[in-house]
Amino acid sequence: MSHSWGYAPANGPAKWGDSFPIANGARQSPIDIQPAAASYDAGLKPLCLKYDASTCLEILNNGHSIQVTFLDDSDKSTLTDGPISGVYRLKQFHFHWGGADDRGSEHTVDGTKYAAELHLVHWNTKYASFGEAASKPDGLAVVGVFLKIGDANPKLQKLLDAFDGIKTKGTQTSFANFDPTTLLPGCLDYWTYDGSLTTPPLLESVTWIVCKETISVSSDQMAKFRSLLFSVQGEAECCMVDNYRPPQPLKGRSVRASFK
Ligand SMILES: COc1ccc(/C(C)=C/C(=O)O)cc1
Ligand SMILES: [Zn+2]
Repeated sequence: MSHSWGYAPANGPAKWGDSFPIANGARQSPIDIQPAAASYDAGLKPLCLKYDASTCLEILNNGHSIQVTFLDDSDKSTLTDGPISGVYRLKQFHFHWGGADDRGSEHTVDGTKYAAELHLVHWNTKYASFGEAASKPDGLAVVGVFLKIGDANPKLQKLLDAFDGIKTKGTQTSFANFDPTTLLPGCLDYWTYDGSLTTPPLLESVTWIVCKETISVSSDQMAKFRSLLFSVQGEAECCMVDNYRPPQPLKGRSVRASFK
């Protein structure tokens, strides 16, 4: 790929394999989750998510999504239990969404696409850093939450209000004292499987933990996501929409459920 990756026909998911051959690997993400084919595993523990709002640093437009980044030099904001062992630290969260309410999520459920999907990215503290962990098969754990069109979600409002300051690629603003626990559904039942990053470098280092329960988002709130831009200030404006990779082949992997 002569130019950097993105989501347009010329540089989007169908082209990523040109520069990142792992795109056709054995454990790529996202996938279509088929609940009837998932196996209930009584050995799966409940998720333990403990976040400290004081670790929240900033919100940025990285040209692919909006990302909220956390201070990860201590175990103040962690994921433990669930399908993983050890302690994973929260590094960042970001979203994927569509150009219309009928699409936008990366994972699908029996083919159903949701309007958006939240990804909370954590790294295994058995490794020295996020960067090192990202290259290890047990290095990352990402919690996925579907955003389903419905009533406006007040818990999203502080995020949405920050978007005016990060409209274009490469902009960021301070974003303090935000607790991502407020974005989680009430029930933390989940599906889990071994997968990958869903953007280049597509590293096969992710234990995926996808929540069964959705959170709500209104059409008006989705319009705010769609007001963001892929483009840099001063460039021709390109709306940040459809920044999702479609489901990838399961290639024999099993999906486990933490619930009956
Ligand atoms: C080492 O560079 C990285 C680049 C991106 C990512 C993530 C977290 C991608 C994704 O969200 O799919 C991780 C590492
Ligand atoms: Zn993501």
